[in-house]
Amino acid sequence: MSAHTIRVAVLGAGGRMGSEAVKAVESAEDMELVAALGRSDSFQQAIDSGATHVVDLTVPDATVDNVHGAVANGLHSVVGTTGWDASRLEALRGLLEEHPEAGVLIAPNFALGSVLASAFAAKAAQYFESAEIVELHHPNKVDAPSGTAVRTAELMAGARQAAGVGPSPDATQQEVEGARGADIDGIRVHSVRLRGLVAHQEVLLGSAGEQLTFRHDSFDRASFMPGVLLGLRTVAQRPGLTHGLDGYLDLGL
Ligand SMILES: NC(=O)C1=CN([C@@H]2O[C@H](COP(=O)(O)OP(=O)(O)OC[C@H]3O[C@@H](n4cnc5c(N)ncnc54)[C@H](O)[C@@H]3O)[C@@H](O)[C@H]2O)C=CC1
Ligand SMILES: O=C(O)C1=N[C@H](C(=O)O)C[C@H](O)C1
Repeated sequence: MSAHTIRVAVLGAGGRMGSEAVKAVESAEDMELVAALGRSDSFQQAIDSGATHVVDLTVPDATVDNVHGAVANGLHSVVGTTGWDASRLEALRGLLEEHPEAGVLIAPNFALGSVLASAFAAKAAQYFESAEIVELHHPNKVDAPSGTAVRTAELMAGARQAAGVGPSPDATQQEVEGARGADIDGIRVHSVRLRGLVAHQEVLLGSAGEQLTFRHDSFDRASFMPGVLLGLRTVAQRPGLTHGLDGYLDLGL
């Protein structure tokens, strides 16, 4: 083990993503898995293990305490767990001001193709009259809409607002509750839960006579692991909060 070895504690290690992350870290020559922790373990075990980095792949109810614990103890955090809304991000930024050496990556999606699709969709959204999102996931997912869809909608809405684009046209007057999906900053987001799926998203952009669709499919959780490892290798050089793996990529958009 060299002095530069990244010592990693995986939180949520027994879960679908956590168990993949354990394998990925164990296979990485520049990393050492020092703790693989689950729901019945305490965060103190991550600190006691000598970890320099934590990967949080738990549940929305647990992730805030975990990341605050990591920051307060000078550990860097790579976070894939959903639930990081504006107020949670704000509180985290406040804590990071007291611990300026700590780096945190909150990544709604670690799959490179998904990050690219969301970035392209945000860029394109200002040029179309209508914009909606359909996200499709495995039926064991506990949150809806997906964190990726929420983040994509926020990016698209921000770009449309900056360009002065009005709301998507919609004549609906009568609606069975939920039929038009969730409203995220004015973008309608529709959530499908279907056995056999892993993680999929379509951004639909429409104007008179044409449609542009950005679709990304994760068929296997292996698709997320290069992003997890990139996060672990980069986060210590990026103190403070980075929201989205695109912050570590040179997309030039
Ligand atoms: N950013 C990304 O690319 C991806 C993010 N996710 C997100 O990651 C999270 C986990 O997803 P899955 O692995 O599918 O869920 P999962 O339910 O399979 O795993 C979550 C694990 O966390 C454990 N856990 C709960 N509280 C804990 C605590 N306080 N400390 C340690 N472990 C705790 C649970 O026992 C469970 O084993 C979800 O929020 C999901 O949306 C999932 C896939 C990709
Ligand atoms: O729970 C999942 O599976 C996924 N969660 C993340 C999300 O909510 O966006 C990332 C990916 O979609 C898989």
